[in-house]
Amino acid sequence: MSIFEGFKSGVTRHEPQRVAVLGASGSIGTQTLDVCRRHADRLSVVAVAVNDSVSFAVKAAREFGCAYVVIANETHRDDPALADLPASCKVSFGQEGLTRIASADDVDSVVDAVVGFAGIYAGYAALKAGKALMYANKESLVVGGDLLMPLARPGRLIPVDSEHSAIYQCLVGEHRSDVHRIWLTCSGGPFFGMGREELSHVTAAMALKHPTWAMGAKITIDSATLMNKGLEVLEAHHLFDVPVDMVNVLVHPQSMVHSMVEFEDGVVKAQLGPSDMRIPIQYALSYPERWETPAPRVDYCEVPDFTFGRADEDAFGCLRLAKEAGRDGGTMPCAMNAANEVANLAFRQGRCGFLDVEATVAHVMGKTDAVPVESLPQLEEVDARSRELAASYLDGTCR
Ligand SMILES: NC(=O)C1=CN([C@@H]2O[C@H](COP(=O)(O)OP(=O)(O)OC[C@H]3O[C@@H](n4cnc5c(N)ncnc54)[C@H](OP(=O)(O)O)[C@@H]3O)[C@@H](O)[C@H]2O)C=CC1
Ligand SMILES: CC(=O)[C@@H](O)[C@H](O)COP(=O)(O)O
Ligand SMILES: [Mn+2]
Repeated sequence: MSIFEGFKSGVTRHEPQRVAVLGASGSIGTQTLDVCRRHADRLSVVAVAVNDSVSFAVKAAREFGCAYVVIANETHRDDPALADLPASCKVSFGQEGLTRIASADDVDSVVDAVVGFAGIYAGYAALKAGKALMYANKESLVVGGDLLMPLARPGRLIPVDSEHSAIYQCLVGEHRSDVHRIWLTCSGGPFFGMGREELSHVTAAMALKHPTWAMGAKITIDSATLMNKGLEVLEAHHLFDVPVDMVNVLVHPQSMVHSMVEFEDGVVKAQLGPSDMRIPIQYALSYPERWETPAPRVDYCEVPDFTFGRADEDAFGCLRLAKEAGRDGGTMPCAMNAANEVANLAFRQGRCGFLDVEATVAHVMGKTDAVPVESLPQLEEVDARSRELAASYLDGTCR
């Protein structure tokens, strides 16, 4: 299904929408809960899922009166905090639990804000069940876009990632055949302008200081390596049915122009706003309506100059590698993503250097023969094998 078909058909929503928030304890998850609090008349949180943050899930379930809680990490089955859940709230565990709430009859909308490959279970289940899916988990689209997009129904898959929300909004009412190219904006991250020598000395503490966005640790490191932008190029490729090379990365350090679409007639539409993820989260939940903003309004007379520039793919090779993986297609983006997840964590834990992230991704891609994506179990296998390759590469190089 092309996302463009959704614009024609419109959507009807159950009122209040019964929302499942997966990854509820994270950066996107907590901001989603904030949006739900502000619009309690329209949004009812019926389920929350976390990995390890059991106490958080229990507190949220009590606050919102949830019918379901999922703890993805099964080692928490006997956690005493679960005893504080009301008897009416059902608890389940693991991937099975995620899949179950993403497809439950009494859930209308699923916010997939799980980080990493693990987000694919809920995304896949929600699409198969025909739920409205507010998709933050970019990794699963990168890895499994070939599997997921054919399951998406008109107007039922709304991106949450700020750039993709912007592109989506620019495309409402337009036709795929009129799109000339997409300008995907990129802050440049904390190391914008640095060369390889300087990059070889940067630390995780430095990388975790994003200049414009407050986000979870994994995506913040991805922003520093520009892997985030690489993942986003592939995310746009799948969501908007455009070739990888129609997505142009545009460095814009102010992060106020969230992305732009250029049409065949030379017209460019852009979406602007403050760097506050509650805006795209709320748009995904309110679409096709618009509700009162959750963020302070901007006085554009006071905004300093906007600047635009080109990304340096020689210094920040993760962007180049991700695009290569996207051009290769098939299972290559899955291998690339798995290697990045392993190396990103190793860098955060001080087990490797900044440039080793790129080297690990290159190594794993070099050892991968891409084949067409066929199934979730196949992707799980490629993911597991690539993680092993990445871990042993890091063991051998970063002692
Ligand atoms: N943060 C942002 O501003 C943006 C994020 N995104 C994307 O949204 C997704 C979430 O990012 P972000 O909120 O920053 O991440 P966080 O690390 O802040 O939160 C991740 C959430 O996922 C849960 N989680 C972790 N592992 C698993 C698992 N195996 N199964 C189920 N749940 C799990 C965590 O639970 P626990 O607390 O228990 O570990 C937590 O609730 C990512 O894909 C990211 O790329 C996209 C655009 C912007
Ligand atoms: C908020 C959001 O959507 C992030 O993906 C953001 O884009 C990260 O900033 P970078 O542009 O630095 O990757
Ligand atoms: Mn983004």
